[in-house]
Amino acid sequence: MLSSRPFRRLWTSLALSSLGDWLSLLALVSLAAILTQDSGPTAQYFAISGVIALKLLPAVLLSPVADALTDRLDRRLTMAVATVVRGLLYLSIPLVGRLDWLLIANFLAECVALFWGPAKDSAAADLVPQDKRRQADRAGLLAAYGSAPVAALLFAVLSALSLTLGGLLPVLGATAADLALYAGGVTFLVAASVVWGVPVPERTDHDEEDGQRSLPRVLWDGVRFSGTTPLARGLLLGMLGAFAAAGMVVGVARVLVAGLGAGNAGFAVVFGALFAGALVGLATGHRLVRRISRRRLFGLALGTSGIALLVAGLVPDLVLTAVLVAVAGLGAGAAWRIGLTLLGDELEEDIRSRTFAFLYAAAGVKLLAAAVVAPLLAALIGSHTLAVGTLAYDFRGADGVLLIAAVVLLVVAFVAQRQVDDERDVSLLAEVTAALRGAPARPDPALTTHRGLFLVLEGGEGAGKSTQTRQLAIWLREEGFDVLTTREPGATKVGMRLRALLLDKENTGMSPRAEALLYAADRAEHVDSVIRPALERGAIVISDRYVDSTLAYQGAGRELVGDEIKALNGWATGELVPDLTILLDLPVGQGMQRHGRPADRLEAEPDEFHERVRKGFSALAEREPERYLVLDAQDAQATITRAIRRRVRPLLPDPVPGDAEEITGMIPIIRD
Ligand SMILES: Nc1ncnc2c1ncn2[C@@H]1O[C@H](COP(=O)(O)OP(=O)(O)OP(=O)(O)O)[C@@H](O)[C@H]1O
Ligand SMILES: Cc1cn([C@H]2C[C@H](O)[C@@H](COP(=O)(O)O)O2)c(=O)[nH]c1=O
Repeated sequence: MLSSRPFRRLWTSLALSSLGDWLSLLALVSLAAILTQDSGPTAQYFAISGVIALKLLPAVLLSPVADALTDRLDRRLTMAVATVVRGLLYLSIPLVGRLDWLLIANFLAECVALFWGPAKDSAAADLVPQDKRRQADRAGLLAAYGSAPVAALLFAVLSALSLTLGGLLPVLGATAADLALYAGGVTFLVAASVVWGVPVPERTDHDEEDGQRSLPRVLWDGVRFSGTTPLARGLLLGMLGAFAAAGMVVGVARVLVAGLGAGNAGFAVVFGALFAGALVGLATGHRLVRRISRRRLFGLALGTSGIALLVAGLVPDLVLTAVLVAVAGLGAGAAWRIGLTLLGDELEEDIRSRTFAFLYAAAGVKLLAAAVVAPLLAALIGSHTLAVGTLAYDFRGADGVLLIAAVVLLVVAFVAQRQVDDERDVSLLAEVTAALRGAPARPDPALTTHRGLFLVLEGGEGAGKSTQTRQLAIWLREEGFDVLTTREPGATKVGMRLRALLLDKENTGMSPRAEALLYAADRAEHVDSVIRPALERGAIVISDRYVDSTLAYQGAGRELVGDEIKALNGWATGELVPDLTILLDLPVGQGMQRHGRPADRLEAEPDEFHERVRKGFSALAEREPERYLVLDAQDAQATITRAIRRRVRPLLPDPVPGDAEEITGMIPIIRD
């Protein structure tokens, strides 16, 4: 995505604005705590809750109005002006140095941000082609949340510097948060200058699916449309529960570290540990423990986060707290990664984009809402000293909130796990124990024949087999599998010669039996030298055509006896049958139109021949429905891709075999 210069500029500006945003959030929370420190922890909790509430309020109350207004404004100007105004507001806070102005300026900055958001989304939609929108969204999320640990590090350094510089130049450091606020303000000004250089094209009308809907509408749609299956419900519950727990940690972290004798640097460490852990979890989550199925890993990751927070709430030590919070972040990030993957495969096309929009919007709202409630809860719990013999244990409100966040996570993990888990044949404990011992939890049925998975795409001319083979292979490789794509005829050296012979229009008058034998000869070589070795090493083999093509073309098309063709091919392949055959069904004629190239010997056959072939394929699928997936090849490519993924997903080894990624998936098809 970043190789496109306009998008890179927009993304850079987004990353800088997000950095400024996180930096100012940290600085404002810290400043609110500093300005109220003489009034005790309850006042501090209320001030922090107020800061975060005022960050959230404009989006909830005013986003429909702002969205409607932004539609009429120049997007580049709106983004630049909104960013400059936010920068100036943050710069003004340390200069004024009062809590009331801090709250007002913070509120105004969030109101202005409401104009920036839709202008940025709409500009991105016009800068990025439709098929790249998902990557663009991911790049946006990386900028928005990846900047959090960077901001934490910067905040720690600036807080320390603020104290030193404050002595030399009082305006820079009346409090330990001042320099961070100045830096946040300047970051926004730099972001504004970057966004000013984005060549935003003319506005085009996007439909609502493009993400141009207001926050309340996105949330309402999500409540109506998502959670339609137990899996989706469980995943959404778990993922949003993780964000709520993260919000609670953010909400009390400043006062929590103060109770452990630390200041801004300690706050930054805990905050940074949470987000850094979450980012590592997001990047690696689905591969963390290879021997446990992903559905189970989802609940386990959330449960691990809960336990880490539980211990963090009980241990009065800054370093341990930071480590435990990082573990909690790691678990939450891993659960998100697994959840996003499973949701993407589970949901139907029409509700997928709405559900993702809901998830991203609801996550942000939950984070902030939990961060608003958490300090109030901490104030309610108050501080207590528990005497055990001669020992005294100080239990503060912030500790109590960590314990509540832990309980929330553990309950959510339990409920989500029950919704998501489909492997009741092996208990969770048995699977975890087996994983710890490094053994598989259940016998691998494929070991009796071969270890791999054999998938075949079939259909008439131009039905989209090569296109879908490519898409399926890309997805499976991304998931970490060893994948081999191949085709018939012509995947071996011998096969290439046979293909030339079979498809050459000059070869007129070839007898149907000779044709069937040549296809079977190509297949025998193909299975022996390409398919079987790959399956035996555990690869997923995707073949564009196989035995069914001979049954349809030479059997139904050339009117040879089906049982004889079956017997011939059974002998040629050593009875190797695909695990799944995906049949792409397309009306005769449409496929040839799609190609737009001269027809070969088979393609040049009359329509009646191809009609028989089409019926032949359908009859095969009807006879063994459990081994076929029949799809309408007139549907959009992406719809077909998704339907294939949904059908293939349950057949995949879960977890991914340990050695899969070490083996290259790009095995050459033609061998000596
Ligand atoms: N669902 C679809 N809708 C419209 N066009 C498609 C679709 N799927 C593929 N195409 C286009 O149709 C053409 C043929 O696709 P492809 O080569 O994947 O078909 P095929 O089944 O492998 O063909 P053949 O077996 O004849 O080689 C390509 O230009 C491809 O972009
Ligand atoms: C495997 C197989 C193929 N055919 C026909 C079907 C096609 O017309 C060509 C293969 O070309 P393409 O690249 O897939 O378009 O061969 C057949 O008649 N019998 C078979 O067994």
